[in-house]
Amino acid sequence: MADDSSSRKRKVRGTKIRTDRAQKSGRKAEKELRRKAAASERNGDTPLSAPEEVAPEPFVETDEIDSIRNRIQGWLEAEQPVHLIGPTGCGKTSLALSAAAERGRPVVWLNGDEAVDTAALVGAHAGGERYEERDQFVGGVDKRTQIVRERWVDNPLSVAVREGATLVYNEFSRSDPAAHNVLLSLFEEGVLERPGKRGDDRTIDVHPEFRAILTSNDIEYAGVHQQQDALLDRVVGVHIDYYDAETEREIVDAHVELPSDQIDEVVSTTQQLRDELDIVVGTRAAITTAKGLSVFNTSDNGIADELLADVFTDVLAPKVSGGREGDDVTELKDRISETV
Ligand SMILES: Nc1ncnc2c1ncn2[C@@H]1O[C@H](COP(=O)(O)OP(=O)(O)OP(=O)(O)O)[C@@H](O)[C@H]1O
Repeated sequence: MADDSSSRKRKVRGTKIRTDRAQKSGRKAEKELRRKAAASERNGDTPLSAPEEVAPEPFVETDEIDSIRNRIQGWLEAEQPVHLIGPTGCGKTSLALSAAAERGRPVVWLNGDEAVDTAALVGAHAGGERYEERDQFVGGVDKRTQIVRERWVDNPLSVAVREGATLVYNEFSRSDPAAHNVLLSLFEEGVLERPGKRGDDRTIDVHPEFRAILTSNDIEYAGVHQQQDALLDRVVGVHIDYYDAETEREIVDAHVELPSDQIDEVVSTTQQLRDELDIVVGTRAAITTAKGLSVFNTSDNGIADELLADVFTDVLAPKVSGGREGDDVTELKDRISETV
């Protein structure tokens, strides 16, 4: 990963997650105002000033993040589907969405899941639309013809292929590999087969601007399927790992309002626990811990070790024995207390 923090440039897009209660209630008032604004518009009353749109999640750009994103964008430019692989919570999805957004093309989002099959990707017939034609041309003869027209519904992959969108297929390896047979001809021959459609409609020619970014955890994670070699042979793999301390610090700081010395402490503890524990301690855990401290830590003199250990334990407990109170969680807390 990038090593020279002095040359690091830092841009943040989006805004921090507001944490104090007063600001949270502000959000409720905004929702109420937005509802009233819509109601007044419907009744033709003088329009209330609807609150500004809620800004998107912040996206931190540092040299380290830019260099990975540039690799992704370069492969997309080379018309190669990109497979982003990395541990849970390392930033794959954020990177994929940022690289997709930079293209200036529509983005189609798809989540990998056991239930995803070819139809869920491509589309299916969604029942028939019944029409009745009546013919009373001959007096006294009332001829009725029932016509049932099959209604086809395009699903995300067909939409993305037709519109030249960037498909972001998140955690794609959670889907059954058999569902991905349609990706083989799509990525190789540039044709999307639509099983269930007939004649000319059976295939869609791929829009020249269509691109795909697949993300997944490493194969040993629970709930993921080993994908077929033929598919993996048609994509390029960009492996990413957790960011270095400086970038992770920028990310936590972009999400949560907390004194910078406390952010340093959260990130350095996260990186130590990541090395010491045999569970996943991702960037998301650092952000969640910082959010917890922004509420629980009322002291002006930094973070008490016990509070830091308690908050980290709450954040990481669900990863041990399903979070049920028991030996694993007690042992986890002991390990965390030794580290903080
Ligand atoms: N460059 C970034 N700027 C701001 N926040 C980021 C950035 N990268 C990651 N994050 C934040 O870190 C957390 C984890 O990121 P993300 O969800 O992208 O990871 P992931 O590897 O896709 O996780 P999972 O494997 O669970 O899908 C999220 O809260 C995300 O908002």
